[in-house]
Amino acid sequence: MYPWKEKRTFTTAGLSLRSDVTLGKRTIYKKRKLSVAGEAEECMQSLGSGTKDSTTRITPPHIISSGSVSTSAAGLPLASAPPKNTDLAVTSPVLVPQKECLPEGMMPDIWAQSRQELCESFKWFRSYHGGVYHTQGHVKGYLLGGFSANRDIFENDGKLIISHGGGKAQSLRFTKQGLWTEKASDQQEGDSSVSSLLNNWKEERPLALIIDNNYALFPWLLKGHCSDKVAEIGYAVLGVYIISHAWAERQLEGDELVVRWKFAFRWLEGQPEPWWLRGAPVPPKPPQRPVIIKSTTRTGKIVSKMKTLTKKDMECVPDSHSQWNCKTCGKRSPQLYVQGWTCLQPTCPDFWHLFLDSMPGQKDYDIAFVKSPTLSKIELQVESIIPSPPPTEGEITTNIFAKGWHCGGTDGCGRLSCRWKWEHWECAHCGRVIEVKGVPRLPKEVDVMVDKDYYILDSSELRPSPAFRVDYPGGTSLCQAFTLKHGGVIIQIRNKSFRAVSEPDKIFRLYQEQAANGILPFRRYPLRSHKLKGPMLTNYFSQNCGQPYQYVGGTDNTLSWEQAPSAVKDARHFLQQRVSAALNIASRPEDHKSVDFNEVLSAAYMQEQKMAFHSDAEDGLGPLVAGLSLGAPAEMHFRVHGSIKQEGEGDARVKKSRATFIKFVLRHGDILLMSGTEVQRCYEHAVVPKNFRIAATARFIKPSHYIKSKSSTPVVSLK
Ligand SMILES: O=C(O)CCC(=O)C(=O)O
Repeated sequence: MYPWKEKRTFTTAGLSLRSDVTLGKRTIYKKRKLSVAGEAEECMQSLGSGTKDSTTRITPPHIISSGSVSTSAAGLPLASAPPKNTDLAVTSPVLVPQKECLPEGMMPDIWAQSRQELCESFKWFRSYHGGVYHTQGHVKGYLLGGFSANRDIFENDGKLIISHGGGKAQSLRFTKQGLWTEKASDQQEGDSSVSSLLNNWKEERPLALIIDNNYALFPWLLKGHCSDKVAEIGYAVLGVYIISHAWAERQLEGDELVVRWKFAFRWLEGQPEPWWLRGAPVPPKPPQRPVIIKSTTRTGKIVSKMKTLTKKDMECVPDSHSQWNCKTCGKRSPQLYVQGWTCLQPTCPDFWHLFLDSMPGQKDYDIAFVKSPTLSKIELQVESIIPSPPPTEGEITTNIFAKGWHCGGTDGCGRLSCRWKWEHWECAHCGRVIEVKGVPRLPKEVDVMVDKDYYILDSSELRPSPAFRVDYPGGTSLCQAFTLKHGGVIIQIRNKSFRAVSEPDKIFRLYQEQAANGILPFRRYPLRSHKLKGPMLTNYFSQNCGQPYQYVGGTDNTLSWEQAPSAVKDARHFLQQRVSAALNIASRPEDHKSVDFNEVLSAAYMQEQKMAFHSDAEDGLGPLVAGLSLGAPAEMHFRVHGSIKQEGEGDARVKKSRATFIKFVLRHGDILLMSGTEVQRCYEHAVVPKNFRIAATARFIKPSHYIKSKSSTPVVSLK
């Protein structure tokens, strides 16, 4: 539903990387271009053929149950040499197995396309980078991603999931050279993710499990049909689970053995039936208990090293699955594998000793363990994981209005969407709209005490010129200039209005009214340089008027001056007047053109939103960039641009020299004027408002410079 198109050509979406082979070193693979549009088309076709008759039962074409992860099961070519050791946790990227799209009627209750949608809208998972979301020592959400390790399983129709949790797993790195696999390393019990998972296990705290579209063990492709449209599902919430077992294993990583923690997640009964079983054609087949009493080592040697358990070793625990005490360390471990029992405490000398020569395979889980019932008897207070409806009234600029929402209820499609339009909540899949009602906020309601007008880093040697006063019919400005070391001047024009309702008050109100009724289309546009799955929207709303400006919104979203809302025109007029007076333009006719601003970028920040470091390094940009601040105070940080060589570069001082060297405090009605193209070439600025704020930044851009084909160049980067 987003009107803009993702222009990134390389994404992990649709490329699943599975690991059957370890080469014992970093392995490089070529980048592939993937056509998302092409995939959608494929999905449409297969949905068309597979769902004509809704009574037809479709068998999931590729169910990786109980570890059928061999290459032949996947039916796919490996990208490199065959496995040397079957225990190795995956390093060789292969294309995702040909699974089928979700059958008609099967859709997750909660799903998202992008990582940002998931993290902004689903409070059980707020981790942008890791797979384990934990706060205060407990895990709230766990993401099952593309890398499955050996003995990771999706069993009992997904009601038992075993996964290697807690970071330090094998991972992929995208670099300029291509795709790299990074080796796994030892996980310690004290690692924050592992210890939080262990806390959940010990305290029987439930958590939400989420899969992404690279999770190889899920039987279906995460692509469905909903509201007459193909749903590209990047993430789907499975439901609430509880960790029934946690244990450490040894895993071969190249030539080394590393400790990896495994967690068994069991479905918590009392929830509605899992969405992937509703109307599901044929559930994944349960595994047959393998009859293995001997196994083969890598070198072909037959081993039959089974620990003989005495009655004394054994002790039954109420989870219906047997656990035994280790004679050496005295601690309990369950019997998980048919090969026999081994101590699963990584600090014990007997840890994993039974399996050192012969690792249990994917199918070697003890059937009694796998089939032990889901946890219905444990009484747990589980708050619903279905997000509440979004807020619609009150102080509509607080941070809860700036995040995301769930298109839930009987009319909903289940999608999590960011708040990407100012005027209302809108589902990015089905287009459903939820109105937001509120009255415009007054500047005094969002004001915050700030003690200074600017803060200068002592070492910057920057000294402001003496302040001078400029009078207007409705007030006065106090102006102060700061000459920068690498060129350019910044002038702070502080507003001292004396009217009860000043010009900035009126403009602030008009902006809010026109944004609320959609005349002013404030949007969060997608950044093009980021590493997350799906679009990543800016952390502020913006809209460009006048001359096209190659900012995040791209030039295509610019409104002409004929279409421009009056709030923006008024802001431009105010800026022109005040800047002309501050620069005493009347006495310098040659400078008239620079204050003849022909472009205004308006930005609106809800509570806690901000703009990252960037420069307005636009071709054809005139020497003046003037910004009017409305609403809450903001700090505007300046630092030297990375391309400018600094004294002491190459030593530890470099970091220091890239730090903010001056920070201006911008209050309601203030203007910050950047004069000279060097300010954009040699410096970067960032804005951190203290509360709800609107800014109108005006420039002059040479009309001849605009060439439509250049419209996609981004100038902003995420920090
Ligand atoms: O919010 C502001 O005052 C500054 C906006 C800005 O940095 C820009 O438009 O480049």
